[in-house]
Amino acid sequence: MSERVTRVALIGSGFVGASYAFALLNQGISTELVIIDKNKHKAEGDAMDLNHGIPFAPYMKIWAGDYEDCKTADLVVITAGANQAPGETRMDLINKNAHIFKDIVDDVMKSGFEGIFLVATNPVDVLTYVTQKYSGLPANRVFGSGTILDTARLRFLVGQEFNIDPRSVHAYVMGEHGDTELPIWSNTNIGGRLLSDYQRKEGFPSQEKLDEIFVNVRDAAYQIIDRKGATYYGIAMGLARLTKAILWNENAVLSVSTLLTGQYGLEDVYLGVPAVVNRSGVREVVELQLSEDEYKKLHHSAEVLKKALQSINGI
Ligand SMILES: NC(=O)C1=CN([C@@H]2O[C@H](COP(=O)(O)OP(=O)(O)OC[C@H]3O[C@@H](n4cnc5c(N)ncnc54)[C@H](O)[C@@H]3O)[C@@H](O)[C@H]2O)C=CC1
Ligand SMILES: CC(=O)C(=O)O
Repeated sequence: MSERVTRVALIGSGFVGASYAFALLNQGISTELVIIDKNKHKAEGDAMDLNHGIPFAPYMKIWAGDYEDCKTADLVVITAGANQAPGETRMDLINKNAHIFKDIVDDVMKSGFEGIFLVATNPVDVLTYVTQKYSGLPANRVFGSGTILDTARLRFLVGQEFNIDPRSVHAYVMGEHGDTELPIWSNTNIGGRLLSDYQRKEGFPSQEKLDEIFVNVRDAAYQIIDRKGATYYGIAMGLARLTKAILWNENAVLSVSTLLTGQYGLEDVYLGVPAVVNRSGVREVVELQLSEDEYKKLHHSAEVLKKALQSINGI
């Protein structure tokens, strides 16, 4: 890691935010972390608790702060807002969460912030779009966690099916982080061997098995929320991975929610696609060769997101 000071400002220290802070500390990704929450006591409690772990981790300066602390932040990560109740969709959160974003983004920008926004609050694709509009920052510097978590879930479940380490499974979920997302089976490879090659030569896995895997990816949040009320460790680690790609200027290809400007035949919509992430934010979108069916499903997902955006006034 470089010796320079890097500052992450976290806005929203709930289940997701606090888990992200814990992941950042354990992995030694940033030298500074300021925690901001409308519940200042919660932010202070988290900062104290995390600081007591510093003797066992790479050093990081951690404190509960205010929006002025965003002025010199390299990265602002937003995890503030309501989460889903059992049975609620991510889109159901649109009205609860869209209105708090105007104030949050305005307050960050008033500080003189010149860094990158990374959004995780749901519905993440819609709120990332809103963040870019409210901030007026170039689109490469405003992106969302998108389908990074769905992609991780897919890699994990495919890895289990093949009894292969998920890190050797190369696969993406694209589109909305939500009910219209889609798996890109056409490009999936396990250790370099295409999934379609396994199916052709070994008759494995069946399409039914792949469909079952995808349903478990798409519905994972519902399954976890039913069991414990919220999801947070997976996304926290995804956000930490993205933070590292940004602060360490990695040029890593990760699936994020970014503004499409013609790629995949889509414009003026934020949705999950593989993209090169580095110190400048999203360097470029990676355009995969999709099957006809995948292309159609991606366009359907984009339509749903555009309609959702139209339902928010004042953007
Ligand atoms: N993108 C993804 O893959 C995932 C996104 N999420 C989303 O993350 C968001 C947060 O979820 P949780 O942490 O479980 O919720 P939570 O309720 O535990 O935490 C939310 C935090 O935001 C704070 N907050 C609310 N309004 C605020 C404001 N105006 N300014 C500053 N802080 C404010 C609250 O005080 C609270 O500490 C939800 O929208 C959830 O759906 C959750 C999991 C995965
Ligand atoms: C809550 C959520 O968005 C997820 O776990 O995917």
